[in-house]
Amino acid sequence: MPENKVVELTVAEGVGVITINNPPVNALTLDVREQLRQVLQEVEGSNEIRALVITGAGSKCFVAGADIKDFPRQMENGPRENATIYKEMFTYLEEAPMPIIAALNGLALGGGCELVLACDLRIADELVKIGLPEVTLGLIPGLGGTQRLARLVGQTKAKELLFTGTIISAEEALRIGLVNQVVPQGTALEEALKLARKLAKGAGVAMAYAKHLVNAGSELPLQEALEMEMQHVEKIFDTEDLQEGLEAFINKRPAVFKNR
Ligand SMILES: C/C=C/C(=O)SCCNC(=O)CCNC(=O)[C@H](O)C(C)(C)COP(=O)(O)OP(=O)(O)OC[C@H]1O[C@@H](n2cnc3c(N)ncnc32)[C@H](O)[C@@H]1OP(=O)(O)O
Repeated sequence: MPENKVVELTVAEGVGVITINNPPVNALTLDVREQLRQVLQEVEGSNEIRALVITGAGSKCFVAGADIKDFPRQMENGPRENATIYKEMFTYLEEAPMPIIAALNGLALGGGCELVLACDLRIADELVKIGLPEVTLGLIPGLGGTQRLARLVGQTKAKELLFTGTIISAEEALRIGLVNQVVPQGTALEEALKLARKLAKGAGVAMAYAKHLVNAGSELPLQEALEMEMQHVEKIFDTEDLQEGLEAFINKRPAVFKNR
């Protein structure tokens, strides 16, 4: 058990919850990076977790970005080593066969925003602000922000946000498609948990396939992506879940999906 526990994983009802708790702003320090890597390995090794929620402790910040004061330590071997570790974690989030929801309890800035961009869904408290202010420090996002933001909201809006470093409101983030939902202040985690519990009882194989197809297909020519979709349709016809789903509908009862 690390003496300075800044990242916690709890699991209940098939839902894993990762909480980043590094006051005062949940900045990404070396401890946060290492403990986040550890808990994601636990998630990967778990047979119990069917949906994952990531949130920040407190009501001020989800994650206020990399720990600017800790840069020398984090970057002692250059920015590539630090970024590679985060790239592995964010790639895991994008490839994990389960829905991953960011519950935005507060400011998501810089690396915090980049963590959010690697999740599948984003639910924000109404007072949340989110953005990539790196340019105001003379930096650029180094954890995938230039690429994932442009893919999510389009190049024009992404360039505007990257050039200006503007921190946008939750409502604006909703308007541009950066978040799925804006909820009353202080309820983002509760709403994310409600959704995660529902998804954890859902057809996990179908959701995993849909996630993979959207992520992988977005980088393929359309016809190749359609073929990849059809291959997954053929695979899903061999699953017990599909049989269960059809029988449950016919017999007018809730389906009980076993993720196989
Ligand atoms: C590859 C990734 C790159 C990046 O992520 S670059 C970093 C991107 N993030 C930022 O640029 C955010 C910088 N921080 C801020 O803009 C503000 O802060 C906040 C909006 C987060 C909060 O503002 P307010 O409420 O006025 O509080 P406060 O006095 O500015 O901060 C409280 C304490 O928190 C420290 N702090 C804030 N952000 C960071 C950070 N990103 N890294 C390290 N420390 C941070 C401050 O210094 C201060 O500390 P003390 O009380 O000792 O003066």
